[in-house]
Amino acid sequence: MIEFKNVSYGPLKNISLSVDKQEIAILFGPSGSGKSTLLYLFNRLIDPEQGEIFYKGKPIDDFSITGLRQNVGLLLQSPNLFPGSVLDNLKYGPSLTGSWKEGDEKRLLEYVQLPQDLRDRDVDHLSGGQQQRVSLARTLANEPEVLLLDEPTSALDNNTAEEIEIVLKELIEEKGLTMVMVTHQLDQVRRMGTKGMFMNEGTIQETGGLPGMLDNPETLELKEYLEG
Ligand SMILES: Nc1ncnc2c1ncn2[C@@H]1O[C@H](COP(=O)(O)OP(=O)(O)OP(=O)(O)O)[C@@H](O)[C@H]1O
Repeated sequence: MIEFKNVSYGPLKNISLSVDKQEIAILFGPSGSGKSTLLYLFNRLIDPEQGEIFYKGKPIDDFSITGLRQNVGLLLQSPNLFPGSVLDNLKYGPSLTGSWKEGDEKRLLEYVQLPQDLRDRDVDHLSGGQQQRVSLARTLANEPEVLLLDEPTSALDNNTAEEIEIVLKELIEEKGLTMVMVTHQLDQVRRMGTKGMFMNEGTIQETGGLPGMLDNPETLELKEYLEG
């Protein structure tokens, strides 16, 4: 689905990786190792200084930025909703492309397991967990094939974080989504991931199936990181 070939950018050195359809690929590793920078290359928030990125077999810059970002949605750590109601936020993106249909919000609220009566609520009057669900629903409103998640639950308490994880996993099954997620919470790497990419000093130090690579790390760096 997505392939990087010898990509370098800023702190990132010679990154090669692949993410298959319906995989949950997790980028984890120490602070400053380049996880977020790597994530932002997936939907062209930044472009490589060297190397190439392919999306569905084509060079990523063959796609228009708008088209690419509809297909490859991004969810950040903080909800970044704009002032207005839940409905205003959900319909904004699809309205720009004329694809919004009245009633679409019902399905979106269901996907993220929010009650329908929140539809007209001002987003400022929602809890942090509810706001993050609205953000996710807004990203899903564009019908993406890939979701990029930058520490999507780190601002939430443990119970809410696990509820959002369940919503995300169900979306993979229901909609066949592919996900690339940055997190530094090892319990979340274990619960969520199918493929792990351990980052260290701007490189992918080790890649492997999850949870296997956490139980049998191959490199000293990953061993030391896991021992904390
Ligand atoms: N274009 C650039 N040129 C040089 N350095 C950069 C550039 N872009 C980012 N950096 C630096 O690279 C480092 C890696 O940043 P990044 O945010 O990707 O790490 P991270 O692993 O996501 O960290 P954290 O877990 O703390 O969020 C940071 O020190 C950042 O300031």
